[in-house]
Amino acid sequence: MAKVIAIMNEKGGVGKTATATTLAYLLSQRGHRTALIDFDGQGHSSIIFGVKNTNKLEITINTIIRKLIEDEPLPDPGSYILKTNCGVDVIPSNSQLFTLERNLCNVDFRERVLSQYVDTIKDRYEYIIIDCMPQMGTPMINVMMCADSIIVPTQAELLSTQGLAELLKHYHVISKNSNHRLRIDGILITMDSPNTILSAQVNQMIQQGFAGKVPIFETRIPRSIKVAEAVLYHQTICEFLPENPAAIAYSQFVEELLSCEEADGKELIGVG
Ligand SMILES: Nc1ncnc2c1ncn2[C@@H]1O[C@H](COP(=O)(O)OP(=O)(O)OP(=O)(O)O)[C@@H](O)[C@H]1O
Repeated sequence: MAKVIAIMNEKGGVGKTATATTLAYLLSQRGHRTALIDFDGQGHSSIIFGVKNTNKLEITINTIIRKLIEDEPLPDPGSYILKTNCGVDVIPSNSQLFTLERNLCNVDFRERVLSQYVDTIKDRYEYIIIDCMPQMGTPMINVMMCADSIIVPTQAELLSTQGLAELLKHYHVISKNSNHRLRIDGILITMDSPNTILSAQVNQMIQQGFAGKVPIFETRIPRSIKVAEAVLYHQTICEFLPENPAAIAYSQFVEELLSCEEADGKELIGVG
């Protein structure tokens, strides 16, 4: 059964897609069966994994959710899951997903539609990564209902930290009342410019505001123009330039994530 990890922050442009795609890539490179659900109408994850024009896609995550809402049979996964060269399976998205909030508004159990879908593919994978859209609302509640954990990329700038409190509020309500498995793996600081006053101040603010309440990854992803350049080649930074400091940091971040998972697993065995 897959672990479902949502990459979430309601603030836009904080590195959600860069983190989701690179994490999926690195997990796959380590031999884990990994899928990525592009849950953002911008379709940027789909593009990074090779889709040239997302609006030409016949079946996307939006099609699947509409079929679930209308109680129609789901298409065969082979007809829409994109098999990439790097080993990640991608459930793509396009701008039709922008209608999702509206499409869900009169649906019974509307917070559980994505869970219904994820349950149908969960036993095929070890990890399912969800690249989320940059706003809270019913689609994001759907993600929190089906995820096992959340990673919160946060750009090392003041405004990027302001959505965190809102996200945490939703997290507390959902993890307490509905999805007891849900946890926060950690806040990941992205686009960091080490040795700047801004970076030090934002770090201090995050430590003061969240340390002890939410884990904060020790690894920080430095800013590098090469991360954006890699997108032009439909690649993650780790495939495009593995020696780039941002690529090295992403690899360290995955090590950190997996070692926390291992420690948690041991703790649970200890408790049992
Ligand atoms: N470490 C980095 N260094 C420099 N640029 C980066 C880095 N990470 C991401 N970027 C660039 O910053 C921009 C925003 O990143 P990204 O798309 O990953 O953020 P996002 O949170 O998914 O955005 P949105 O909310 O719009 O979906 C992109 O152009 C991306 O290539």
